[in-house]
Amino acid sequence: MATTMTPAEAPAGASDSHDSPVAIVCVGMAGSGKTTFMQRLISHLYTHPDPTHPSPSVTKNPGAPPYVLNLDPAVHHVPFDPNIDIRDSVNYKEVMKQFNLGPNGGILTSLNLFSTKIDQVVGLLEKRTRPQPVPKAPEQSTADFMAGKTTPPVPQPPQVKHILVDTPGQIEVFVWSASGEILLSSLASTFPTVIAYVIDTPRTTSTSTFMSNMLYACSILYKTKLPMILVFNKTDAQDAEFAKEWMTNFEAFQSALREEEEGGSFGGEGVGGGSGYMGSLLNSMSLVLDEFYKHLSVVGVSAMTGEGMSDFFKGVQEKKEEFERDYKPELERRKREREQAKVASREQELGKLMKDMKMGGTGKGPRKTEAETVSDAEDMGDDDDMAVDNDFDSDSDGGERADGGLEGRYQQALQDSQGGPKDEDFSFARYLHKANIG
Ligand SMILES: Nc1nc2c(ncn2[C@@H]2O[C@H](COP(=O)(O)OP(=O)(O)OP(=O)(O)O)[C@@H](O)[C@H]2O)c(=O)[nH]1
Repeated sequence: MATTMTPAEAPAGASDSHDSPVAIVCVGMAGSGKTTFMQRLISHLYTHPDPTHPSPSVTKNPGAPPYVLNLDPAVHHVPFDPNIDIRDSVNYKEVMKQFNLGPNGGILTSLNLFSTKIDQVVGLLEKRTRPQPVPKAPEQSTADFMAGKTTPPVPQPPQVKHILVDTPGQIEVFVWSASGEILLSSLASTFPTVIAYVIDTPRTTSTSTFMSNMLYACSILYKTKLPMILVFNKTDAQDAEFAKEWMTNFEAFQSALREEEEGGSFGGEGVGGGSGYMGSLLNSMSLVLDEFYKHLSVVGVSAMTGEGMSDFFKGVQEKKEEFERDYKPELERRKREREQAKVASREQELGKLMKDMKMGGTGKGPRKTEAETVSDAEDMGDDDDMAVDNDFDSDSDGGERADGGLEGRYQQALQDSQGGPKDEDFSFARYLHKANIG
């Protein structure tokens, strides 16, 4: 039976977070069953008004439909109807052709292009996750009123409680790319966000594949810094109890390791194939990962049969509360730090720019008024052309300088400080323009 490992500790004030929306990002190796799992999540949410409850709705009251995003640009067919599909904005095959890229480069560039639209995506999500206004009955005609007819209110789309995100099977392309980080951090700065790491259980029964999967999950947890649920999928084909036991009972893992060693699973004697080396590495790894296991919820599901889905949503609820309690303050602290660093670097750049501009002039005559920022200088230009000419131009007649005057020098200084546009920027901009996505 599927159970979550982390005990549900309901923190103070958690009750009001019960109804707020949560984003679930499905990550997993190719073929682990992410897309099938997504399809199962959607159907579970449609039929279960309380998704943490195993029995579906017995009344006519339907569940709240989720908002679904597909971020896999290379997928041929998705068995559900996503609200936002990366394939509608970016043509993956065209990207590969235009930039002369292979499949992984194509996925990465498509994600980069899509991430330029993240503000619009988050805007849409915010709109749909807000409590919907109570529908107003439309104006009634006098004839209807006299006849005693009532006009039914126009139905509103229900408030979205779950945002589901499907990602490419090439995990590293999503998790380790700048665009993946932009997409995840934009989501996480707006909604509690949980990573569902989907694992192919039948292919994880040996200690070495299990450990490889755990190390991968560990790297994703530390890279994304978001709460994670380990979803052992395909439990109809292989029960996930062994994995839960290995994660909670170190001795059980060791005894499985010994059995495999004795069965010669790690190859023969000699360099690289020595069972001693593999066995002791796996042993040490399981000790190291002990701390990591404590931060996870573990659930066994079958995306095929629907088994374990209510346990998964219990795990989501726990992780959502953990996000609010532990991750959100940390995210906000990092955001503040980034903003402070950005302001500091902008001020430094502006200081440099102003210095360059002052040095670029002839320095003839005293300044009439001191411009402290570029916008000050431009404002002064708007109000009093002569003042600007006197300040920055050598021409006392106020005419245009050969190098384009203040604006020309400002552009030049900006280009110098940023290294100027590169050829790739132009081709990228051309592509955006051509593909109508810029
Ligand atoms: N027995 C069983 N098979 C499953 C289950 N979930 C998925 N599968 C099968 O696993 C295969 C891969 O499933 P997908 O959902 O396409 O996997 P994916 O992770 O989205 O694959 P990529 O798109 O390549 O990343 C398919 O043949 C599914 O039918 C399950 O719960 N049980």
